[in-house]
Amino acid sequence: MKLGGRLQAAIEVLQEVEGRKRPVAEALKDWGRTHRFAGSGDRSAIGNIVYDAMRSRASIAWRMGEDTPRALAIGTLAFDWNNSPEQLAAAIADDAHAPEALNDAEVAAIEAKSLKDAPFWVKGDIPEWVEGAFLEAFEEDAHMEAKAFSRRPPVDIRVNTLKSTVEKVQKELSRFDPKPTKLSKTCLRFPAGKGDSRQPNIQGDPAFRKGFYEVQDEGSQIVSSLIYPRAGEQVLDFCAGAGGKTLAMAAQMENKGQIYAYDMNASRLAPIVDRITRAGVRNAQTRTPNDGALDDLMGRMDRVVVDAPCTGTGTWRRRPETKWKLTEEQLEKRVEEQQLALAQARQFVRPGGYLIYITCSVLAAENEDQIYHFIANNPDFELVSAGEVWQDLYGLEAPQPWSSDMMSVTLTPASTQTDGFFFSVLERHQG
Ligand SMILES: C[S@@+](CC[C@H](N)C(=O)[O-])C[C@H]1O[C@@H](n2cnc3c(N)ncnc32)[C@H](O)[C@@H]1O
Repeated sequence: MKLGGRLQAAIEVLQEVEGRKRPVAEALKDWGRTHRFAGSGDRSAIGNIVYDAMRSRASIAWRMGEDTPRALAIGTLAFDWNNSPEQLAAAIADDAHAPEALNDAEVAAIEAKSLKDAPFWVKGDIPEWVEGAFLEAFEEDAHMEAKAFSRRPPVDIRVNTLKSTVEKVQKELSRFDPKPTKLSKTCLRFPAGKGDSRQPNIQGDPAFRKGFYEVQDEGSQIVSSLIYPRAGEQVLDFCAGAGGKTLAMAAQMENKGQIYAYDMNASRLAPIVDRITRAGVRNAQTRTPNDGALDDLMGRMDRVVVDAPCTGTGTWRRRPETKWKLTEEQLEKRVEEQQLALAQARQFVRPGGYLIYITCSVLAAENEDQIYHFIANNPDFELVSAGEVWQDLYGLEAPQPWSSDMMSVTLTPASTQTDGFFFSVLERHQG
């Protein structure tokens, strides 16, 4: 397929995403199924246009003067992929599968290219109702922080030190040229490309099937390290989901001690069993939700990890359509779920042990506010400095995270070149 045909395909996928509120990945898959002539390079290029359009939707719509799938797709090729109106006109004229030719208004919009008078949320490509939270949290860096959420993310892997080393995996995947990152010592990164470039299929490599690495954003690896689980400890992963943190902690604990992987939703926990086997993890067991599933762990855990359900604002780069679907009502619901998870999880911490609270969001309502609310209601817990653990692990030379007071740590695409995460530690008083 040529650029004109890919543009038309992107418009069709965006119509599905917008009109029928479908996730981009699903709409793309369906498009591929019904258009068998498209090769994998075409599907990947079409996906790039759609995802880029979603990442910068507000600013593209502002520049184009409308928010239609056609305007978003054309605007992406013009502003993000740097095609001039002449190049776009040629690509359309050259291809029987292309959409209609650009009209005068579209050409004028592309040539004007101005965001000068746009409000903060449009320039930063975040939902309008989130603008205040970003300005308050990031102050003078708010624009840079918001904008970084609309860039393409890299693909990161966590090398499984139970089975391999960073050097060996780097060699094994050398044809894709992965590079170590600045923070996590187990991370290798495949940088995001531009335009129609393709991401490497790293899950198709035999080394993946042998369990030598997992696909995991560096931010997720960093917060797993900040949990600081020691070999031999008893750890409850209370919101284990598919087990990303469980596996990372097992490797840090060198397969010694015990991790109990629990989730209130048994189907979310299901993939963890195969992942544990593939990764050679021997110190993790799953606990499925039923009456008394965790009774024997009450008051006994050295660390209890609450990787809480959240709005996922930290992953906007990877799932950009969720940025525009998020509502204030959903935020309120997540806040309630987080309070419940913390209230349930606290009872498993031993005196002197730690309750660790993590989200993949950057909104204070889900992060600092939750922690201060918890401490106010649980005087037997005290917030300890996550900033100090950070300095211990990464020092002052490495990129620094966002933190209002050194007590908690917030990772962001702009500050740490990772997905957005919040990390904090609460210590339970002795006796
Ligand atoms: C952010 S996801 C966990 C991701 C996972 N830890 C990982 O690293 O891949 C949050 C999980 O918390 C679970 N959850 C939400 N509320 C819970 C509760 N009160 N008790 C236990 N699990 C809960 C959800 O089912 C969901 O799977």
